[in-house]
Amino acid sequence: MMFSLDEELSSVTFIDNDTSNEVSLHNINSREEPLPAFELNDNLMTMDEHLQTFTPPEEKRTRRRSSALAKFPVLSPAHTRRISISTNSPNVVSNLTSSFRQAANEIAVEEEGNSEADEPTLFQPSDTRPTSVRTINDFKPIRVLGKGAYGKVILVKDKFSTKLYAMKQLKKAEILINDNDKKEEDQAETTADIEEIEKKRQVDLDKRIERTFAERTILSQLEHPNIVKLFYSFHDQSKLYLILQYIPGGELFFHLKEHGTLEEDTVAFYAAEVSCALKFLHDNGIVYRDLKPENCLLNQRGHLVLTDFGLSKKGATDKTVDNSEESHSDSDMDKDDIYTLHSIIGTPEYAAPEILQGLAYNKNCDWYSLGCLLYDMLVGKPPYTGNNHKVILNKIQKDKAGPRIPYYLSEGMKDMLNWLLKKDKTKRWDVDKYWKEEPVNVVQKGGKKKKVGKQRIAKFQSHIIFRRIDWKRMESGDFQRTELGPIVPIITDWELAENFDTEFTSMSFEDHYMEEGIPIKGKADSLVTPDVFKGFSFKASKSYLERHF
Ligand SMILES: Nc1ncnc2c1ncn2[C@@H]1O[C@H](COP(=O)(O)OP(=O)(O)OP(=O)(O)O)[C@@H](O)[C@H]1O
Repeated sequence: MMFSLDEELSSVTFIDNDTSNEVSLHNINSREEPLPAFELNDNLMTMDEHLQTFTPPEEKRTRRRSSALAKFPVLSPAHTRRISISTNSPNVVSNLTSSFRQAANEIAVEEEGNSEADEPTLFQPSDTRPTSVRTINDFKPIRVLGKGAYGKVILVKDKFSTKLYAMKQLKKAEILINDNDKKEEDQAETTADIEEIEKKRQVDLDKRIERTFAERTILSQLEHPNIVKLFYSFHDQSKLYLILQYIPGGELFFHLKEHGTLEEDTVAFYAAEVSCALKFLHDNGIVYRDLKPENCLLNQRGHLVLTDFGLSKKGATDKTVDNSEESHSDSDMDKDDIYTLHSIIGTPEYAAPEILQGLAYNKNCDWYSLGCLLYDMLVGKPPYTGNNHKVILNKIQKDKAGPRIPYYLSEGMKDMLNWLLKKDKTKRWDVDKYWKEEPVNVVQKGGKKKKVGKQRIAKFQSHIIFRRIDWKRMESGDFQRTELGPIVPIITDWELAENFDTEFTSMSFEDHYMEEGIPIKGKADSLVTPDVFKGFSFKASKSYLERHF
């Protein structure tokens, strides 16, 4: 079946299956040969299927949160290597791009020194702005904004400046103790089993601590209009705290619940903003790994801001990564690949198939997740749903032709989804490579076109769905500063957090907010060496703080 031409398709390119060459629709009218078959024909949804598969609008309003509970452990493949984030690296951001290079260099990171107060300091008089490491006593809690795997996110007011922040709390005990440890221990039969479990437990623990530092380290060294800002971090006896920029428009998830699905132009707008953030992260050697509507917040102007960097990872290609623990050098592996190690990675509905399979993956996995996010915004749920990663993986593997794409989407949108949602990462659109550069050399000597396989080589930014996006202004941050997004959140009072779920805003925080004096008891206590969270505290430079308030 051929697709019908419409005016929106005037500049879309598709792969010609016979020659594997790109066919531009600019020229399609003048072609004498038949039009190339559109790859999505096999997986287009019929009206009947659509009615059977999709829930009526009123049901769409109750979306299931793909929460931390849905995160999953993935067993390591036999040959794994471990790439750790060097938290002591003097300059983790070594390779910043475009206009944000300068800005990021200006974010002075103040690592805690010997002066760090491990014990909470006493409340200070309100006319003196603290210059040393902040403590929980500096902030007045207002209401709960959200809840994650290791603790709550609370809207707080700085008692010195009256500024509002989002305080992300992570319970040290939750990081240090894994509930599965006990179960595994009970099942152990021999001493060898116990030793093996002990070894694995130590590796898992290192991993969880490493992730905690990753979020603080990555956020403290990045500055991008579509990425949440970190102003301070500190810890006390029971918790770690990240003091983040408060993003008052709430989760995209919240707005999706209100709207059910979004208009294509709105979806394209968010796709462009997320892509800018992802490209920026990738250029800095960071894989985000947890793209989902809950982690996309809207600011007061309606621009999308990525939050939750707890699963982000510095990649192998970055020079500042400490690769000393690598034990294998499989030459046939893509050098961009990162190898998993008993990782809890992403949320299964949005995770790339290679991650679900526990295989090597690279930054390309984020573009698959972008495909899932777009699908979710357009359809009302991600392409594959299920209670655990095995169910989802089975569905992906069974679907030879790829996910079912609803017939009512524009051809351009179908094309975008098709290329991002390719289960084979080598066939998926390599958006980082084809961001805005000219296509790679497709003309060989003698004028013959070179076969480029089934890879998409058109420029991402030139795709038809982005025809209304001013990439230059968006990439410079000027657009986010001066223009409004398609959904401008209603905010009558920033302290009311009206755009957050009442499930959270009605939660009590009083019992837990100030429990810093309670030391970690029992098992976790024995795991805390004096150094385990040392180096966590941070304060952004004065100029950075001033720039963002
Ligand atoms: N800077 C912020 N401003 C406003 N709300 C925020 C901010 N950061 C997080 N939140 C809210 O808190 C929720 C949980 O935050 P976050 O995802 O960072 O926690 P988490 O523990 O990593 O969660 P998960 O375990 O689900 O990944 C978010 O979904 C969002 O609703």
